[in-house]
Amino acid sequence: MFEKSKWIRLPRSVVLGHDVLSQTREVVVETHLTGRPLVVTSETPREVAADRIVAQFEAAGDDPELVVVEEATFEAVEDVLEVARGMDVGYLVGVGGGKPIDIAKMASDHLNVGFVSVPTAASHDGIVSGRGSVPEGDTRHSVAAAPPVAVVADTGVIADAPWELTTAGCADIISNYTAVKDWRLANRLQNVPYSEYAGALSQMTAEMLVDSADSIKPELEESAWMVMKALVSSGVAMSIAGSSRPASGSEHLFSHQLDRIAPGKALHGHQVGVGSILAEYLHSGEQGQWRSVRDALASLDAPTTADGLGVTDEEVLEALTSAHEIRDRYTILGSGISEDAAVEAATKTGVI
Ligand SMILES: NC(=O)C1=CN([C@@H]2O[C@H](COP(=O)(O)OP(=O)(O)OC[C@H]3O[C@@H](n4cnc5c(N)ncnc54)[C@H](OP(=O)(O)O)[C@@H]3O)[C@@H](O)[C@H]2O)C=CC1
Ligand SMILES: O=C(CO)COP(=O)(O)O
Ligand SMILES: [Zn+2]
Repeated sequence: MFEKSKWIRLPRSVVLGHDVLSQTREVVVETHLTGRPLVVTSETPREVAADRIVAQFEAAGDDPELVVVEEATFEAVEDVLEVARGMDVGYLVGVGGGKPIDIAKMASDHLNVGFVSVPTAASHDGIVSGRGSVPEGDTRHSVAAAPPVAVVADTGVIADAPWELTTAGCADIISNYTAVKDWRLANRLQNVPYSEYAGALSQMTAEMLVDSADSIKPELEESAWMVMKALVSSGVAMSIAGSSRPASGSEHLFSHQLDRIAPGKALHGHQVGVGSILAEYLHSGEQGQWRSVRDALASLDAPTTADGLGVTDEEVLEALTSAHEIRDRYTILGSGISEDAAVEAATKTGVI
């Protein structure tokens, strides 16, 4: 008897383009979100977008609240929940990079209210995904959460953000190549369920971005448009899979471990990009695809070395040899690679 079932949760509206920030309230009304909005943001995104959104809600008499968060931690989610419960919240609006968006996503899931995602940078592919990513002690959780009901991505705001944030988003997309390879490997060796659709979408998104690399340039709104579309597409792949597997493999484990070993040194996207060069080398050896990954990253101004990340060679090696410990996710790292193998991968690829 056929007993399979699947529930794919996707955003209802994705509004992308020039000055769409000014339509935020209109999008909220169109998606039938009601009640008092709680805007969750961080310092810089508050200045570039969240204050303007709050002003829209105030002008409409919606009586909004705003909360500023710093880190993507469970404590920060608790802080947001406390504010939300104190105001009888109607829905949440996450405004900023990956951290405030993840916090708003997880808090809205707890409260069982809707959430709108307003990215201020094209720096990560969690913008539409139904996952939150949270470090805790020695581990890193990929938390199931409802995806945003709507996304409002203003290409003007995003193009004005520092270029390195866009190059980080590009690298987060390029990392899909090795994430999909790891997922297929886990399927073959560990019988981990694999979705052909999600895998193909994730890989195609990376291919399309790399094919367009020549036209992705700083301060160009057209470039913000292209990268945002890729980030949305990658998030949809995660929603189809019901996990972050299509966009997070060994290169992400490496990055998560680097977050613990050398916190605050580099952006998430840049770390996973360098992790991808290493993961590609581990998958297919010296003659494999690692040069293509490195060259694609370099062509988009993303770092390809430990130096470029601002971390030491020792920190790279420690992250690479311990990355398998961070979570129970089978990848090319298996049950861990030796120090010698890590040194070889990192030196042959020029990462150290
Ligand atoms: N849930 C998911 O599926 C995914 C989650 N993630 C998570 O997202 C996070 C990484 O995302 P990332 O965006 O790099 O992290 P942050 O939210 O920390 O943003 C990076 C930096 O960009 C700044 N910033 C954001 N927008 C602007 C702007 N318009 N102008 C100037 N500066 C700006 C932020 O400022 P400030 O310091 O003021 O916030 C911050 O310093 C990680 O926690 C990662 O795990 C990543 C991919 C997928
Ligand atoms: O960053 C992600 C995808 O780009 C997902 O993060 P996790 O590795 O925590 O699932
Ligand atoms: Zn990522």
